[in-house]
Amino acid sequence: MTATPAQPDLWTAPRAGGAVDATVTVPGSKSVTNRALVLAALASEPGWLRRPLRSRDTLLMAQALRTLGVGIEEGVGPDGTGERWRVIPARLHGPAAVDVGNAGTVMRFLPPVAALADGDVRFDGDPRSYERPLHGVIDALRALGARIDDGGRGALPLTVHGAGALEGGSVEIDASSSSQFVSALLLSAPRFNQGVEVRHTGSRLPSMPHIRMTVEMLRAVGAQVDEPETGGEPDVWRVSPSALLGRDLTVEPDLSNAQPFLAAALVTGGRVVVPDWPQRTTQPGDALREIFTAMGGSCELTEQGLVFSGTGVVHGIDVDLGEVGELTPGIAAVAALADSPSVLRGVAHLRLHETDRLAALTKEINGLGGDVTETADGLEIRPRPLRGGVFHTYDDHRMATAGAVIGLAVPGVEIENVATTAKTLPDFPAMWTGMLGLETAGAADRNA
Ligand SMILES: O=C(O)C1=C[C@@H](OP(=O)(O)O)[C@@H](O)[C@H](O)C1
Ligand SMILES: C=C(OP(=O)(O)O)C(=O)O
Repeated sequence: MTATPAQPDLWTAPRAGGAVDATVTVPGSKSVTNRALVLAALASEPGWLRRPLRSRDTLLMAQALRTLGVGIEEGVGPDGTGERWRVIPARLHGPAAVDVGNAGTVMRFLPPVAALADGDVRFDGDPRSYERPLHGVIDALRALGARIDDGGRGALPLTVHGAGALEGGSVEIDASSSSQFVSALLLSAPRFNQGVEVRHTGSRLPSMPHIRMTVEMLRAVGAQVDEPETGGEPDVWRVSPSALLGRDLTVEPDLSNAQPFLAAALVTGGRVVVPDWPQRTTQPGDALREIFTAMGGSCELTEQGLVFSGTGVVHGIDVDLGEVGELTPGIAAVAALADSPSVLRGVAHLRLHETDRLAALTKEINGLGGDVTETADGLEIRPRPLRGGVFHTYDDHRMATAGAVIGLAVPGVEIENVATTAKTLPDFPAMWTGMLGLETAGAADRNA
């Protein structure tokens, strides 16, 4: 969290006129798109991505890979099959300048790729990116043979002096501040001379589903991965050196971005259908089926997609969100509207996300009259009647969507910088008003 902006750009969150009833088509997963781009760039033949997410984080990833020499052709598939990108791997080279924005996936997944490039690759990003942990990636790459100049900060900005190849081998890291350290090393490892053995030494490891996603996507392009969940040693991942296949991958909808829409069904006692919800997935957002059911909803995975219904009641929840930390802002928003208190645990590492999410949620919900306290590793939320006011977002897309959920039930909630949702969901305001059956302009009028 940083200082509150002086001249906020405000969007009046529309109130729900009644129970929502909508089908919401959610764009592709950020986490899948950015992994797929990296793996396709490292492959030995061209590949396709269908229905990739087009958002700030994924466009930054695509642009960075292009800067390193990779061809990425954006196009549209035949017969309404949606967008598809062709990725054409090439020799990776510097000199190059990579803008990571505030994308964890870009700032962590690309330094290992840069170590494989020939030449210097400079990484820089938004001011917040300087504060986000990167030491795990930097230290590990150095131990594996890379030369990195980070001015001794252990963080951005930095330059990777790519040597065209990386030795690889065994390395220990403490990934308790971000699972992306592990994912970053594994994704590029098939191209390291010796592959990699990553041993996590920290006391806890957040966001395990995202590491599973990395492992499954590596295997899908032909990599050999040994890992704890399929009989390997606890906290150890091994990737063998190998060529990677170019694949034709259809990106699943982003289930974490489905969250505000499911939350809308829950808090209004309505019904939202999300088409193409996968039957099986590594995305953490799949946990919403269980979490939002425990909070009072009900859901069914049908041929149409996920049908999620609110029942008119919203309950508090006591839950460890360590595996699914990115869902915390949206769950906190629902919890603030519930009929009983909630305890959200296991998410201390959210203090180093897009903003300090624990501080930001506490300040903004309390600013509307709520009663939230921060704990060592999460939040305690005691629902109280809320009032309207400005909901600051601190350049955090999930703060903006959390504020919109509260605004469904509380008149006069004004979201500052709703455009920050472009990080992963550029069309959010129009999707939101569309779900409510409102025109975009009408949404503002309705609450004027
Ligand atoms: O690998 C990924 O795609 C992600 C991993 C998680 O990061 P952390 O482990 O840093 O929380 C998650 O919060 C982030 O939104 C996406
Ligand atoms: C933590 C998140 O993003 P990032 O990939 O930047 O870490 C998020 O999307 O909630």
